[in-house]
Parts: sequence; structure tokens; C-alpha cells
Amino acid sequence: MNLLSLEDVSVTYTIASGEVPAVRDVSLTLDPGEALGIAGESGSGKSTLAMALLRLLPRDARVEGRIVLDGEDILAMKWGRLRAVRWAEASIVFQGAQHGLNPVRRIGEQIAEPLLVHGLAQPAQARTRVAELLEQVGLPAWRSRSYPHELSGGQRQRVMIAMALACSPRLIIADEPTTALDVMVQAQVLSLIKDLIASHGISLIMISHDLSVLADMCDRLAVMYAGRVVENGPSHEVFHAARHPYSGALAAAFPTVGDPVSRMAPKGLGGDPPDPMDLPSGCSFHPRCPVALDLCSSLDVELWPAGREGEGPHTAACVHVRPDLKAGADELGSPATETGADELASPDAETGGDDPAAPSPDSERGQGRGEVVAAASLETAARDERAKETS
Ligand SMILES: Nc1ncnc2c1ncn2[C@@H]1O[C@H](COP(=O)(O)OP(=O)(O)OP(=O)(O)O)[C@@H](O)[C@H]1O
Repeated sequence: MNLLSLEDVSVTYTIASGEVPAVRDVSLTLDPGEALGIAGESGSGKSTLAMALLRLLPRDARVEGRIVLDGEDILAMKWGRLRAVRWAEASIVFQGAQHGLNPVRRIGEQIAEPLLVHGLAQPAQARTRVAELLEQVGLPAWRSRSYPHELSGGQRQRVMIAMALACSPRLIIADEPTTALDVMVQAQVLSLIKDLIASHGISLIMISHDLSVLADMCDRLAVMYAGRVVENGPSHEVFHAARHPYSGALAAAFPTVGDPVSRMAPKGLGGDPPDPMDLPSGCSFHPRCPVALDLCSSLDVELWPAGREGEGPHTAACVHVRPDLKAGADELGSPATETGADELASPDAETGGDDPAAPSPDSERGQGRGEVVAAASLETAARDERAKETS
């Protein structure tokens, strides 16, 4: 049974010049204990999607679709229930811990707060729990008396992780949790997150622009482009045998740690992501795509089965995993470019969309349950939420 299920989730911001479709028709599922990575360039909608899960978006954001958490529809939840679910069921670790910590309150008070607010511990028990949590994230208990400015960036991020763990959530959402840290500290914090979610059986949604980090941390990867999920599958398949040319380019742009050849010559992506208010026709990626066909400028292909049999669901939204559509284009003489569609979009001729027995995309869309919460910025969100309910 799924822990979390997103069904056709869209998020649109309303700004003075019009509407920004930041997330478009995203359907994803997450199982208990599973780690899902969400990758994509800046502006692809990753953070918007993460914030939507917790209803932490600003008031100018309109969320549509269904976000089902442990059988409950997050978008339909009353504020009181949402507040309880946020802290006790799931939590979020934001990028740059300085934004998530109150600079004038001691670390220990901040870690204890969700426990006290939710009535999960009395003050004395909370103190013991804070010491335990600090130890779990590799900090000495006396650090509970420190203020955030007395800690390094890596230590502050460890504190954020302790806060996220405080109420023993079933799900942690980590939005670029190591972006602000140097490489060595980044590796330590990532390894800490990996160990903690494994030892506590916590599900993880981790957001990053770095596919190699996500591939190392997560069981499954969803790659977003211009607000859409364009590929979704087992990490090693998406990273090493991408079926969407955008995922392939993203994987090539972030070489595997310890791979000296690709480290020296990472393949960058040409061009820029599109303006969400002025999306290209057809497939949004086609103007940058090295294997685009003529029909890609008019046809927006939905996610379609693209993986190896027995490897778990793997879908990609590309004409190159649709032999039926490609055949039509070939008959009409629509050329693939010299770079080779099969090389980039179809690394294994034996896999994927050519399989006539492959299930239809609908059969892979899960119906499910899930749980989410936030460990920081909740007061701001609470204010927004209360304002929404009273307006
Ligand atoms: N409050 C807002 N109002 C209007 N548009 C917004 C708002 N927040 C984000 N956007 C727009 O929504 C789109 C998705 O942004 P988002 O921050 O979710 O992407 P991202 O993939 O997380 O990027 P990054 O990695 O840079 O954080 C972008 O075009 C962005 O400009």
C-alpha cells in the first residue's frame, strides 16, 4: 500500500502578469520505507511540488489534483488536522538551515518545540528526547544550549534533521538539504540522512538538481522538466539507462563520484529551460532535445512504460519510447538527428516501449496513502493557512 499518492497535481501561481503553471499534472506514489528522488533544473517545479505536499505554498498558489496521505486527502484537510499531520506524520528539511532556524532561540528549544506543541512529551521528557536526537545526528547533547549562529552550516543542517526526526514521522521531505554546504560536509550530511531513514524505516522524498546524488540516495527517481514529470523509474535505470533525453543529459551533466573520465568532461545541457508562462508547443523539451523529431513540436507524449521487465515501473514521456508514434513519423519521413535517438533515449534495445505486453500508463498510476509534515517555517504556513480558512 502506498504511503503517499499524488494524482494529477498541478500548481499555478497567479502573478500580476498572469498565471505561472509551475507544476503540471504530476502523478507519483511513494511506498513505506521508500526513497524517491525528484530531479530537475532550477525552475522545473521541484520545490513548488514539495511545498504543495505540505500545503506550505504562499496564497498566490492554486493547487489542483489529489494528495493522499495515509488515506486522507491533504488538500481537503481542515487546518487543525493538517497541523497535527504535518508535525507528527512527516517533516521537511529545507535547503540552507539558516532559513529554518530561529536565530534568537537555543537549538534545544527549537528541537523540543514540535514535541511540546503536539503534546508528545512533557518538558522533562522533551529534554531527554532532544539529547537523544542530537546524538543521533552526531552532535553532543550540550549543543542544545547553543544558538544557531554558534554552529557551522553542516551542524545547523544536522539540527534541522534532528527537528525533522523529533516526532518520529513516517516521511521526511528533504529539499536540496546539502546545497549550501561544502563537498565534504555535504557527503557527511547525505550519509547521515541515508543511515537515519534506513534505520528508522522512514520514507524519503529528496529534491535535488544533482541526479548522481539522488541516484545514490534513492530507490526511485522522478525527473521534472517545465513542471512535468518526464521520467519516473528505478534509480539505477534512470541514471544509467535514461529513456528520456532530458534525464540522459541531466545524468551526463553530473558525473558519478569516482568516475574520472566523465568528471573531466561532463556533458552540459544546451539552452535554457522554458519560461513556464510561454511554454513551447508539443513536448516542452523539444527545442533543446538532440533527438527531437518533427512531430515533437506538436505532440506532447504522456508518460509511457519504458523499463525493463521485472525492474519495477519505469515510464518516460518521449516519442522514442512510443514505437507506434515513431513508426507513423518514420513513414512520413520525419528525421531523427544524427546524434541518434536510440543512443540517448533508448540505451537498451531490449527494454522499454517496444514491448507489446507493457501495461498501459494508467495501470501504473497508484492510488494510495501517505503522510507528510514540516519541521520548519510552519508558523508562517500556519498563518497563511488560517488566513485562507477565514477568508
Ligand atoms: N511565489 C511564486 N510566485 C510566482 N511564481 C513562482 C513562485 N515560486 C516559484 N515560482 C515559479 O514557479 C516555477 C517553479 O519554481 P520552483 O522554485 O518550484 O522550481 P525548482 O525546480 O524548485 O527550482 P530551484 O531548484 O531553483 O529551487 C518557476 O518558474 C518559478 O519562477
